[in-house]
Amino acid sequence: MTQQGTLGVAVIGTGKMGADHVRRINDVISGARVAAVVDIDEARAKAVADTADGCQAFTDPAAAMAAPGVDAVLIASPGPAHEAALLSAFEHDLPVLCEKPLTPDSASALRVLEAEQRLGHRRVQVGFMRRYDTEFMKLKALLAGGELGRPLLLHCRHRNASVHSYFTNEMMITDSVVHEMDQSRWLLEQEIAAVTVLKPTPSSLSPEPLSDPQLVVFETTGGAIVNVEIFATCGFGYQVQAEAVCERGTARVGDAHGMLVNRPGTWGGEIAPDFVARFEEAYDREVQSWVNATRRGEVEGPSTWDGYAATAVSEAGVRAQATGRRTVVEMIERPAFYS
Ligand SMILES: NC(=O)c1ccc[n+]([C@@H]2O[C@H](COP(=O)([O-])OP(=O)(O)OC[C@H]3O[C@@H](n4cnc5c(N)ncnc54)[C@H](O)[C@@H]3O)[C@@H](O)[C@H]2O)c1
Ligand SMILES: O[C@H]1[C@H](O)[C@@H](O)[C@H](O)[C@@H](O)[C@H]1O
Repeated sequence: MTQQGTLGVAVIGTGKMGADHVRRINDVISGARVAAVVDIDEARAKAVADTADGCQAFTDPAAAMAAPGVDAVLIASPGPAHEAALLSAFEHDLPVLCEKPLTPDSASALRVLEAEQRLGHRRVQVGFMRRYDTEFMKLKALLAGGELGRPLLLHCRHRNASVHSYFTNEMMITDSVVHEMDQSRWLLEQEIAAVTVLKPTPSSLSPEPLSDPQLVVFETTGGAIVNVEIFATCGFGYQVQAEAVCERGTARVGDAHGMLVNRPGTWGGEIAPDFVARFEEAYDREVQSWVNATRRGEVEGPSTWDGYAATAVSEAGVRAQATGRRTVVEMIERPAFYS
């Protein structure tokens, strides 16, 4: 670490999320600076590097990790590039904040899990930022307190105004619903045992190759049922909602994030345009908490195990999506290393 313990971070991937994290580390986060950025698109890496003092641009993640002044890595490249970046970070024994998903399939997630165990100490926080969102944190505390009794059902809505042009049907599960997979494990403190995916006749407005929207149902090991509407191209805005139905009451988050206005003849609120706006505070809290823990030499938050478990569920989800059948989740026993 340099400059009175300031953490030098290499940000890998400078697209929508990576560029926003660079801005965040520059302008919002204390105790860290962006020492390097990496993108296979050299011009994009250079343009983003120019926004941070003393930041070097690279096209090769491994070269950035070996650069002087780099103490930690934030991975914000697309999911299929995460495994190589994570294994490279382990080779350099660097702490990592890895955007979700840990990886898109369970074989690669398992390789990462095994590599971290060979390293002998935890290095990874996975970017499941809903765990850092004020509304979701309140829901978690309420359910954990037990006042409402046992959760029976969790109704979730996950709507994006639009998605990247490279988005696929599988990504509706591996990139989008993976949030609800982690959220359900975290809120209910149970694993997900089986997944079913139902597809209504697609919206006439949904772009090829998407069958949009879809309804994804999880059965948990404790007998709860979770249903998730994923609507990747709803067009009107970004909405993430969850309602827990419990034995003695219900609790719902995500209805109104921001201002509610009464006007003659209308009552209502704003809809965020995208995740950057809706989860701004959660990302700030997530990254600050990663920087603080890293500077103390600790690792907190969603672990490689949580990343693997969500990926194992999403792999079952992809199979269920393709076959139309209820699919049992296959995952290894949780290693003592992650207890
Ligand atoms: N937590 C959240 O809410 C949230 C929100 C958006 C995206 N994400 C995650 O962040 C990651 C990036 O998503 P995005 O929307 O910014 O994607 P994006 O397509 O906007 O940006 C990805 C960038 O990575 C670069 N890239 C591709 N392969 C690379 C490699 N091997 N090494 C270095 N750079 C590479 C691309 O050129 C591009 O600039 C994904 O894992 C995504 O799931 C998380
Ligand atoms: O990568 C993004 C991101 O994870 C968002 O939080 C989610 O709403 C999108 O569906 C996904 O594509």
